[in-house]
Amino acid sequence: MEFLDLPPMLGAAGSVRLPGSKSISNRVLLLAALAEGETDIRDLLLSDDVERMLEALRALGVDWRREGDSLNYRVCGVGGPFPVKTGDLFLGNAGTAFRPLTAALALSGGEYRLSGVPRMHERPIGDLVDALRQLGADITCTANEGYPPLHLKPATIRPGGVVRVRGDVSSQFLTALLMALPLTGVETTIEVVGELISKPYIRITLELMARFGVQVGQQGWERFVVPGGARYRSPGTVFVEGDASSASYFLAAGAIGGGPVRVEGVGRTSIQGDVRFAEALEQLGARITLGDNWIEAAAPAGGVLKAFDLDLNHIPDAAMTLAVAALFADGPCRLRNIASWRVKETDRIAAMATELRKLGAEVEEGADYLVVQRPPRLQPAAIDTYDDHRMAMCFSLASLGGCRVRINDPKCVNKTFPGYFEAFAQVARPVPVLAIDGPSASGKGTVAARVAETLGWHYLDSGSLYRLVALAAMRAGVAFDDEAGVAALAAGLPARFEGGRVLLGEGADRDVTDEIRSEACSVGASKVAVLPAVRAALLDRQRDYRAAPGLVAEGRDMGSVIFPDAGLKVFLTASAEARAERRHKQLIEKGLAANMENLLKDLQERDARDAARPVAPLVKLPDAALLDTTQRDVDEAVAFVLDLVGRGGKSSG
Ligand SMILES: Nc1ncnc2c1ncn2[C@@H]1O[C@H](COP(=O)(O)OP(=O)(O)O)[C@@H](O)[C@H]1O
Ligand SMILES: Nc1ccn([C@@H]2O[C@H](COP(=O)(O)OP(=O)(O)O)[C@@H](O)[C@H]2O)c(=O)n1
Repeated sequence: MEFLDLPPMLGAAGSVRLPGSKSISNRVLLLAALAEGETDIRDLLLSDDVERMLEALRALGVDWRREGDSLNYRVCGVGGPFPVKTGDLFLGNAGTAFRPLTAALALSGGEYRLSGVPRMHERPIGDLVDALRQLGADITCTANEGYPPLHLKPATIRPGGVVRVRGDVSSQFLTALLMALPLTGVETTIEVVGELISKPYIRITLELMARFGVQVGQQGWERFVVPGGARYRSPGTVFVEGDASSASYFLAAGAIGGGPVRVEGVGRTSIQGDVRFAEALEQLGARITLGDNWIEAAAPAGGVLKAFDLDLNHIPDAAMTLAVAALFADGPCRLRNIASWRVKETDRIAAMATELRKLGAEVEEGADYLVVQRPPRLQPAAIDTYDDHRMAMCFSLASLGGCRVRINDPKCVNKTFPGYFEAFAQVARPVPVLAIDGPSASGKGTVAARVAETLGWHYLDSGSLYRLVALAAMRAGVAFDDEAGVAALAAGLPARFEGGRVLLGEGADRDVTDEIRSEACSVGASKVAVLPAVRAALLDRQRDYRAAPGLVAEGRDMGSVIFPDAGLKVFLTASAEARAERRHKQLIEKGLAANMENLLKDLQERDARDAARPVAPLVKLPDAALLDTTQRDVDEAVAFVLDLVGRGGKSSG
């Protein structure tokens, strides 16, 4: 399975241009297709769901073209029902294509088959089918009654009078009926049965129908009158707003990660209900500023979001973002009236509860609510995304909690926001890592410790982990070449680093600081470090040292394997003779016996082993600054590295 590892983030600030709204894009495409005249659509969303709609329209005889590589499309309307009278349409997992097309095709007098991905076949459509059957449509659910796939056959449509449709499972059923009924030319009243959910989406539908010339009469949220003789007419040019649901991730990032983060493409004048996500964030204490076409969010004055108890029925999609934002609130948070989550791309209530728990949260899950209580500290987790773009996008925010987050199947964001993770990287600032790699006795430990102290950053001496493993192997009588045996020791190594001391044992009761520096441990470390299973066992443990405000990590593969995304990389080296001399001096000072000739030979052997091993060999990376200290003292080396950090990793030479 593909995955994306997000490092712990320090904070978020900046600005993002939003992709077009999915809800508006697919509605406008259908309306433009059914309308008289040509429609120029600007800033259309390019994503899987929109692709499904475009393909379907082409198959149904609608001529459209994209202007070059732009987001501008021209659609030649057919001025009534679809001209192509047979078709087999695959609509993926695009609810915004499946539901409205079902209604429009049922009233088009042809024979059509509509299907989607397996999850689409688990998402209910019975309420819409029932409503269309009242109008005389001939629709068969070919697998399970009430669910796609569907088989539509020509039938005598009897419009007029009253059609009843349930509004409490998905508002898309009402949207689909509203958009299709003008095809009949007869005044028809729709009566909504049950409490209509997600009302703002109906507002988008009515607003866009009006732009295409059809004014629907409205009595509360219970009755809608589609006028007789109404026809869709192209308004000429339509601009698609930025996606307000997609805006929620960035606004939340600003509220959690300091901010300000600005989204461009939606604002005060937006017709999308999800802009009200900004109001919800405001209730959590976030500082929100609105322009006509932008919204900006920053953290509360006190830094921490307030716990909340909110009815989120009006913003079901953006509300998912609040479930993750709850990890940053100062108490238990309740998300109410979100039953529609259960019939979306996945059962979002169950999925959300499962994944939030992986991060350590306590979650109570109800039929139509969630209660989320954050843990004292988030724990790193691999998040499953259930082929649900919003799961992937909202869990990226957990990385602002200072822990690593792995997003499985990150490409699922293509449904609505193919460039999501690039946009997130534009505003989220990773905890900085300075990776110092180089051969033995080049001065990595000395330089790294001093730089870490000067910057106030954490320090990882990765070599000591391999030394500890070697020590543990010797103690347990496990041979250095017994890969599985040594890896098992490495995985369960009970070690702690405290104030320059290295402590071993369950109760961290044995101080092994000096013991692991012995030549036996040095040789052993170099041998066990060759074993891939040992390196794998130590991978996550090393990554967990990355914490605010920053980390200085030294070893052999800090820049290549452990922190390949480190913004600061140094390759520290010196001639073998200079290094052997330093090691000699170091040992003599410690009162240990040392022989220059043996040291040089041993060091050259270790250099060769480190450089030649197939897994994580020691190499100078192209993006690492070279620091040769053969002719430089410690102060000069430290100054070189600090200067590099000051320049954000760009070496001057
Ligand atoms: N640039 C330098 N010039 C001279 N001696 C150095 C320099 N850098 C480090 N040393 C000394 O060399 C010895 C080995 O350095 P150390 O930091 O332990 O290397 P490493 O971590 O790369 O094995 C230490 O005694 C250290 O004081
Ligand atoms: N990131 C790292 C760090 C150390 N090592 C190995 O672990 C051994 C001990 O590392 P160290 O940094 O304490 O060694 P010295 O450079 O101090 O001799 C080295 O000889 C390397 O073979 C590694 O493979 N990868």
